Amino acid sequence: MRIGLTGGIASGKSTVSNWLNEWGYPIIDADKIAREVVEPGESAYQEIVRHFGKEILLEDQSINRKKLGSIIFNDEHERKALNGIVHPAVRKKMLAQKERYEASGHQTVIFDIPLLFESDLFHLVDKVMLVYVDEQTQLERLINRDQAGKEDALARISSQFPLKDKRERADAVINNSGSLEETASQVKMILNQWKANPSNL
Ligand SMILES: CC(C)(COP(=O)(O)OP(=O)(O)OC[C@H]1O[C@@H](n2cnc3c(N)ncnc32)[C@H](O)[C@@H]1O)[C@@H](O)C(=O)NCCC(=O)NCCS
Ligand SMILES: Nc1ncnc2c1ncn2[C@@H]1O[C@H](COP(=O)(O)OP(=O)(O)OP(=O)(O)O)[C@@H](O)[C@H]1O
Repeated sequence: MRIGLTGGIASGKSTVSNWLNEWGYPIIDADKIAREVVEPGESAYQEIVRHFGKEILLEDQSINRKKLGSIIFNDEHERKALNGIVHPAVRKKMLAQKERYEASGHQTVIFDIPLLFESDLFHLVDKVMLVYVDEQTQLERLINRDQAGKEDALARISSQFPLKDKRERADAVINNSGSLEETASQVKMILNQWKANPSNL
């Protein structure tokens, strides 16, 4: 079974994904892959420098993610340009990882993809698990985690589909507005319901 794990920025996807990893599920992590494909030497890196200019590089020639973020989270046109460069490379790597996991006999594979709906990637998975928080909690956790200003945090949140719209489209909604223990037990319950086994026997 292929499970899509999604949510909004700072809704708690990585928190859930870390548990799933501890419980033995193989994880395909779109954010991690998106970092790999923009390392110097990769073709997406070259395209980004061509489009955004050398101003978005750090001294060691790697991408200044803070600077690139401040551009793309405040400008839809530039965001689409970056997505157009990075997403095809991410999709390719995700599919290659999926092939490897399934070939080695894993019964369940988790696709941890923040933009599962925005990027029309839900057809890759059989079930969608959404990590949900209310808007106020999302904003507070984002500001606390990233030491971000309120304006900045709101710009990031509004660059994604609203979480309450994603709720309508998910097969299971995990409410992560409460304690971590409550969240973990909801996740376990859903995995049981779906008979999603981590083993690769
Ligand atoms: C803009 C970048 C450089 C900012 O890097 P930074 O280290 O600050 O953030 P990080 O990559 O850890 O992303 C944090 C969260 O931001 C959100 N986010 C990232 N990119 C986007 C995007 N293009 N649109 C909407 N939300 C996004 C996601 O919820 C993600 O989990 C980086 O996010 C990026 O390269 N984004 C484009 C690739 C992408 O879409 N990645 C998301 C999944 S494929
Ligand atoms: N139930 C909870 N109670 C308190 N804090 C939480 C809870 N769940 C997550 N957090 C905290 O909220 C922040 C956001 O969580 P996390 O990083 O898992 O979100 P995410 O959805 O992976 O974010 P991103 O899309 O930016 O990668 C983190 O600082 C995390 O420690």
